[in-house]
Amino acid sequence: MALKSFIEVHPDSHFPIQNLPYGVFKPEPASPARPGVAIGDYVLDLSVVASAGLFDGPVLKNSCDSFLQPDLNKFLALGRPAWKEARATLQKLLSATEPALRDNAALRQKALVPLSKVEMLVPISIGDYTDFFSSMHHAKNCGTIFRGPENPIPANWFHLPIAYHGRASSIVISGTDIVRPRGQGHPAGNSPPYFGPSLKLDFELEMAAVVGPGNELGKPVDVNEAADHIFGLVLLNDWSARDIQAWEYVPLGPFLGKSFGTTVSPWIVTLDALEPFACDAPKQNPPPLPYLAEKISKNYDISLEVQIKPAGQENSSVVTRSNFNHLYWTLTQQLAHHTINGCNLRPGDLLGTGTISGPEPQSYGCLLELTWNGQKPLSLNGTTRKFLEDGDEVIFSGYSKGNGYNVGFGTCSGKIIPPP
Ligand SMILES: O=C(O)/C=C/C(=O)CC(=O)CC(=O)O
Ligand SMILES: [Ca+2]
Ligand SMILES: [Mg+2]
Repeated sequence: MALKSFIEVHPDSHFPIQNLPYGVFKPEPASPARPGVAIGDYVLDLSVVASAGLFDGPVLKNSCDSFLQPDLNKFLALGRPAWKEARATLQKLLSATEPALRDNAALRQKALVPLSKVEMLVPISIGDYTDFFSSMHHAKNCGTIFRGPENPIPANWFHLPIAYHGRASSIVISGTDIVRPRGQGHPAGNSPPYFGPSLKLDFELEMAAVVGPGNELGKPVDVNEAADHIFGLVLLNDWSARDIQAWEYVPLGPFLGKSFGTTVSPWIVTLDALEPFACDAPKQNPPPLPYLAEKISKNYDISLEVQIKPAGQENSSVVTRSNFNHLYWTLTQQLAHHTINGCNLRPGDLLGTGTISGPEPQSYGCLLELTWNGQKPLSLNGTTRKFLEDGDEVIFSGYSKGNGYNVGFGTCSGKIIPPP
């Protein structure tokens, strides 16, 4: 029989007992931040669960202060045995047949807070953020648009998961407004560069891996052990100013065209919760070098959707539908490649997958591709878009469909506002 919680969870909810994603929240504006898991329309306050002595398994009973923190980094550093134990403890505590919390009204009152009342925060302290480029469809489309159709995918792309170092300081939580960046662009031809608010502001539909235990400087992580270094996934919007990017990126890669803001969803869905949705990653040809060749090459079946809600409109319009399983390079290959030179990852580091575009035009992961650099405007419920306009709200959502339940990420949203 399917696992069931004593809390009523709507069948369309992203947060049944099978999920239990981790976040950090404030129950009241003035209260300290603390970790929680989402269950139905509630957050279970893990600082209350820990203080009540309910994390009583062999790993966590001596590390309970990891839930008395304003971020999840300490818990992430404990690694998979602690994560598995926490999941088992919480699934038991919330199950319909377990009285400890179900029948304790005072504890329930303290531990369960309606989601509608809480403020969610970026759940980890992010030391470093890296963004990969792992969708072949995205690489091909961007290459065609930026560099021409002759050789759209660079020769190195099939041999290594390409990435650039992103900016951790400007990562914000879903719901934060994004100020349209100003910068230099370059019109086609021989004209001089211009300066001003970006004329080609875009979203990028991505997910990101949250790093758990790190590795020592100089000691790479084996690709077949890389999954033990990944706690879970979030939705990520790598906002991109295409005019700034196209002019600045040669030869050192993205810089100011991307560093003005990156939005993450508040809930980290664990790899353990996603395991029932694991699927084979695409076959890689040419075969990767031995350090990237893995015994099990795994993706996840996660449906992804982007909606845009223009200012003043009642409704949002779906602009694309994609799936995590379109990625060519896996999360574990990305992580192993990141450390192969000895680079050390640390708990809470964020590894963006890169834009997740599928093969069909309706599954492209950014406006650059969807409108082909503004040449084919999208129609949105009576209006059109080449790139984002001020007042546009961009809303990502993602979930995996189980038998009678969803394992979902909620939403990841941000609204564009003009520069001051
Ligand atoms: O092809 C390029 O020059 C760059 C494309 C991107 O903007 C890619 C990027 O940020 C990585 C990704 O999201 O896949
Ligand atoms: Ca990106
Ligand atoms: Mg960005």
